[in-house]
Amino acid sequence: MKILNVNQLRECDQFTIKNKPIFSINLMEKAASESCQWLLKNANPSDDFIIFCGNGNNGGDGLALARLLAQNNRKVKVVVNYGKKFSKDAVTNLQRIPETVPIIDASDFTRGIIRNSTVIVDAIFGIGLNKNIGQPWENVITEINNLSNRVVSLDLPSGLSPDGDKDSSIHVKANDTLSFHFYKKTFFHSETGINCGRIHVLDVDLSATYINEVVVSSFVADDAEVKRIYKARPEFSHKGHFGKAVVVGGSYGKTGAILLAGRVCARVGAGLTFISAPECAYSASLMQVPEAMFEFAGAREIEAINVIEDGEYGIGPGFGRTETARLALENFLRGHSRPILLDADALTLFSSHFNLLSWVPKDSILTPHPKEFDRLFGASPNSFARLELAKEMAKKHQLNIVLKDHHTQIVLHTGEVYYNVTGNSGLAKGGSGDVLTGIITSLLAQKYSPKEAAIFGVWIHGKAADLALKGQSKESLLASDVIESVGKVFNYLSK
Ligand SMILES: NC(=O)C1=CN([C@@H]2O[C@H](COP(=O)(O)OP(=O)(O)OC[C@H]3O[C@@H](n4cnc5c(N)ncnc54)[C@H](O)[C@@H]3O)[C@@H](O)[C@H]2O)[C@H](O)CC1
Ligand SMILES: [K+]
Repeated sequence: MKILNVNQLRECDQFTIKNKPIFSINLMEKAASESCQWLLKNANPSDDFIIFCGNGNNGGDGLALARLLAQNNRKVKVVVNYGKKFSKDAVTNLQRIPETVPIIDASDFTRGIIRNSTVIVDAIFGIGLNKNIGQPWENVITEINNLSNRVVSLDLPSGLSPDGDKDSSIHVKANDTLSFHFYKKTFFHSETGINCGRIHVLDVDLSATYINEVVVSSFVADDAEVKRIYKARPEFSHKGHFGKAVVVGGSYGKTGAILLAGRVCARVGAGLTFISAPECAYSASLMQVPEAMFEFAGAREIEAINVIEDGEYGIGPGFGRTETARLALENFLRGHSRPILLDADALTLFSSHFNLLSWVPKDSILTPHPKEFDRLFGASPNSFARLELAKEMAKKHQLNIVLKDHHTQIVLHTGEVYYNVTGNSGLAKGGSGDVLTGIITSLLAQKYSPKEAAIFGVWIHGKAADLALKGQSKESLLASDVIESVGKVFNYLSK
């Protein structure tokens, strides 16, 4: 799904109004009616509502919502700012408020009017916020954030900007955000996403023509995207159709990492899986991944990486950071021209020997977590800046960078970014990255392009972790549980 920036979001509204055509007041009604349906379904039957309405169209949505909730016999109050002019559609909806709905001026608001059962609806600012929030809303937002009531924001939490670049210093902290028609970039970055709660995208019937034609560089890797990538396994096939995956790593004391990568590689469907590791990993490999072939790469550390003809390589889990390991990596890179995946220790080796990067085949995939990325390319003040730097580096070095995060960003050398939406905090543990390496390597072996392998691989990893939670908790989830759930992921896809 495309992610539009703030200017495109506005343009999409205007295009819809002009070309569908639809009156802007009716578009607002649609947004309010979808929000009303959501609240009726998701709030408790005994809950009452207080809706904080700004003076722009986000406030207009809130005022229309108040009328619709009242028509559904729900108790509702609204808070507005009479000290400022309302937008045209907000005025219309203010006039349509039934007499049974109390209207309170924001400067008279006190928290005393809020009961435990009150759901707070935030319709103060939407995508139109263009400076720091002034009074009376700053005081109101501080009060809202101090209450323990459920807070539902319309379109986005007031005070945040869709692109994450013009946030007010004060903003609402929501439990749920009802976003109109699109995801917004700000939902996916840790600094701002933490204030958005659960995201629900409501269909408000914006122009399909505009959406099809608008050119964007950011996307959500949603189910539809992934189903386009997934190639069902044909029945008339043999192991030669599904390629050779080679995972390389596992020095003494870190053999588990490469065994996890090898095990998942086989589970994801590579025709043949090779574990290229030092001898110290041999017997564990035989016991734990009997399906894989073992390639001796040294005694206690990686000394040389054997070339497997037509093999697709994932290098890094437990690779080690010694000079011997570095030389082995450099020698391999000098002789290899197809895209590979590099992770963990292999990436750390690059930070001290940046010139190694020039040997990495074009279109390869790097999978750093934020610290590895910072070590490699320099520190950034926040995740928005880190993403910009990743885009620059991906383009400069013609590589794809998988920035691992709660919403991992797949940054392609073409300038496109895909945000992943599967996964949970159970993955925030040692071993998770090794599993991701194995998954992506297996997909490369099965002739998914590096772009497809990175997007699909990150999605599979998160989805397997989500499905594994049925029998585990986020605390107890192990990387091995993620591997065992891979089967459920493919069953989900082929349904
Ligand atoms: N996307 C859709 O399909 C629909 C969206 N709608 C809603 O409209 C808002 C955007 O409305 P807009 O009037 O442009 O902006 P806001 O409501 O966010 O309010 C901004 C409003 O206030 C002024 N302003 C901006 N910053 C400040 C500030 N810091 N202090 C005071 N005043 C400020 C600004 O000039 C505007 O007038 C969108 O998010 C949706 O909720 C429609 O309902 C149609 C469907
Ligand atoms: K809002």
